[in-house]
Amino acid sequence: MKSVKKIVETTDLTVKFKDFLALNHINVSIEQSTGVIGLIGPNGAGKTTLLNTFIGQIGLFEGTVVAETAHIAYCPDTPEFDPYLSAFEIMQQSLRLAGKDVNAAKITQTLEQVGLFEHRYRIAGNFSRGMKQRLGIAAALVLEPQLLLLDEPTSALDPFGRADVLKIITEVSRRLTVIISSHILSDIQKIATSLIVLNKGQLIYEGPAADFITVNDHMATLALRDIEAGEATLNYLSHKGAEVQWDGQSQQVIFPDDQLSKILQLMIPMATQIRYLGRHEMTLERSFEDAVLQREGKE
Ligand SMILES: Nc1ncnc2c1ncn2[C@@H]1O[C@H](COP(=O)(O)OP(=O)(O)OP(=O)(O)O)[C@@H](O)[C@H]1O
Repeated sequence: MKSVKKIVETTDLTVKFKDFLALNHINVSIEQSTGVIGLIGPNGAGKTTLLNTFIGQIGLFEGTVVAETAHIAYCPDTPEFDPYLSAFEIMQQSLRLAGKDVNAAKITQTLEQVGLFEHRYRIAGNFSRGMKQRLGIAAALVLEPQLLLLDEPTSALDPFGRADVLKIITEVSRRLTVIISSHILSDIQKIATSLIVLNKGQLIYEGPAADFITVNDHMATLALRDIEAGEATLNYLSHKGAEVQWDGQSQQVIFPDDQLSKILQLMIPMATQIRYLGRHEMTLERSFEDAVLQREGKE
């Protein structure tokens, strides 16, 4: 069997700032692969600290981090550049600082990937936040890493800038592993294939995103335009213990999802009256709250 190369492996990784335990016995393993790993947790959970240990920027109190640092590139949350250098010069500088050959074709190609080709000779001091974020990603990408670490890449951006950056990350992740730390859970839910979940310095989950985001309340909602339209359905559901709400615009019924096929049958003749019919999906936000509450209940 072909063995998978690990780029980072932590064993009982513990970081303290004076008496404050920022990371508490963390065991995670990142393999050379493709896809997006979402590193999530509330403010102060230890996300930035964990990323910094991967690149040897923080002293450990206990445990070990084994990392192929030559294959890891990092982009901070608000990348800062010399404001008088052009985007092209910043890319040259990134390669030089990493001791790599300055290859103009590679620079141009990377700037093209992040949508900055047209702006390559403009000075970065005049760039918008979104452009600076894309330039930061490009300056890391040009180093051809196997693992790209992006700390809060979307938190300072407006919805358009965020959408641009998420698209770039998704493209890039077809060729390498990208770890993106964020507390914007809806962004992570859109692009992450795996998750590392931290809370108060503790690891509460590491694994596939799909296994963390689960459907677990087993309920569904039917929203109708008109009460009378769904009378038979509502009568049927009221005998099944459904909860009926009226918000002034539509009749909304929340019912156990094992009744979905029966409701579909009953509603076929009045299909045009349906505003919404569907099973409750869990969001990453809900799953995260549940996981944290469960953990805190145990403590
Ligand atoms: N150099 C430091 N000295 C003292 N405390 C620190 C230092 N760096 C981080 N901390 C503390 O460690 C905890 C974890 O910080 P970290 O920045 O890793 O959290 P985070 O999950 O990235 O949070 P955020 O989402 O707010 O960026 C925080 O309580 C922070 O105040």
